[in-house]
Amino acid sequence: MFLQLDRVSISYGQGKSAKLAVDGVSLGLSVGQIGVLIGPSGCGKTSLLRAVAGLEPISHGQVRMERNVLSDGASGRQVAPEDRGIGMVFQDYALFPHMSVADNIAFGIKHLPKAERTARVAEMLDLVGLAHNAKRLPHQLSGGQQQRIALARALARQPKLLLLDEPFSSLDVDLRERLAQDVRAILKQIGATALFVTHDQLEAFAIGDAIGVMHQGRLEQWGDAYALYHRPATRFVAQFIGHGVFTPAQITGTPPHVETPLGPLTDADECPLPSAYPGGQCDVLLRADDIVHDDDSTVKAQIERKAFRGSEFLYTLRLASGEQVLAHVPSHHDHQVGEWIGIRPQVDHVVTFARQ
Ligand SMILES: Nc1ncnc2c1ncn2[C@@H]1O[C@H](COP(=O)(O)OP(=O)(O)OP(=O)(O)O)[C@@H](O)[C@H]1O
Repeated sequence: MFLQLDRVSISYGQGKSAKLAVDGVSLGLSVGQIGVLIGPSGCGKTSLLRAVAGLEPISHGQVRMERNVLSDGASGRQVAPEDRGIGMVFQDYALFPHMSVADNIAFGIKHLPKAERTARVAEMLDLVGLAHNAKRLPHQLSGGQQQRIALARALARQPKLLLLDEPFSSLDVDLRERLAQDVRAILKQIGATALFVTHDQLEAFAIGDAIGVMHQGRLEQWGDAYALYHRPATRFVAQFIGHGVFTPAQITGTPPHVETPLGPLTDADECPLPSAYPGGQCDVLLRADDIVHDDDSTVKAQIERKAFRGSEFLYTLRLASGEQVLAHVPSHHDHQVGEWIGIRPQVDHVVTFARQ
């Protein structure tokens, strides 16, 4: 691994008032890989990013890059931030308002001979698609363009690793996902290794090769978007990523048969055996796209709420047995709140958890 975090913990404060903000996080990034840390406010993602940058000491574990130890909890040894070869991009861009776009990008490479510096700035302007804006001032550009300059400025120094802390959070939601895709393309073009922090899952999906879901200082899962969505490792990940509910289920027999309030689930091959849970009783995750609207189904549910999402509605439904489920339904099926509609489960990946 190019970057390796090995059981990293970070505490703030001393003695009795010490607070564990990051708790034993391990993860690895290979060269050219883009990792994303996602999680609710206060889960420790910024602390972890700052520790990689060398801005926060770690209390346990190690941060290594290219096998060099950058931070060591046991000895307290830390390589200084400026000696790590790491670049950072922040939420607020931190551009110099009185300097042109080109001068902002050149700022961190003043040590280079002039010709080389000019060539590097031109290369970076091309890379982020702002070559025709070189002489303008930052405030004359849009938020998305300013964030590209901040990216160009960080990349101009040719860091071994780029860290980005909520780089798009001050931008419009629509722009965020698009810019995330653009930034991914830019980073891939130059083979950069990067670690992002965000709380926006669409942004994380758009940019990350590997995504880590953090909760209360712990890394609950580290994997690609598909795995997080379809094979969440914990209840927290299942709830944090995508829309879904847990519903009680009974597993019986071999191969397993899974009975739910919506009837039996097919494709239960990967489901654990009944012995995995007391009496075979567990909770099963039902995603909104696991529930299909079907007028012919004998299972009926009443629409409690509906949210228009363009191509589809997200319906919140209540079964006669009292269970709540969510369903994505094509938006030409425009039913009214209070109406009963037929539904059936169509679950590709049966995800189960201990009953709560
Ligand atoms: N300098 C500090 N001193 C004391 N506690 C801190 C400090 N920085 C962060 N914390 C605490 O550590 C925990 C993790 O904070 P952190 O900023 O890493 O979380 P986060 O996931 O990045 O949150 P957000 O998305 O809101 O930025 C929080 O409880 C926070 O209050």
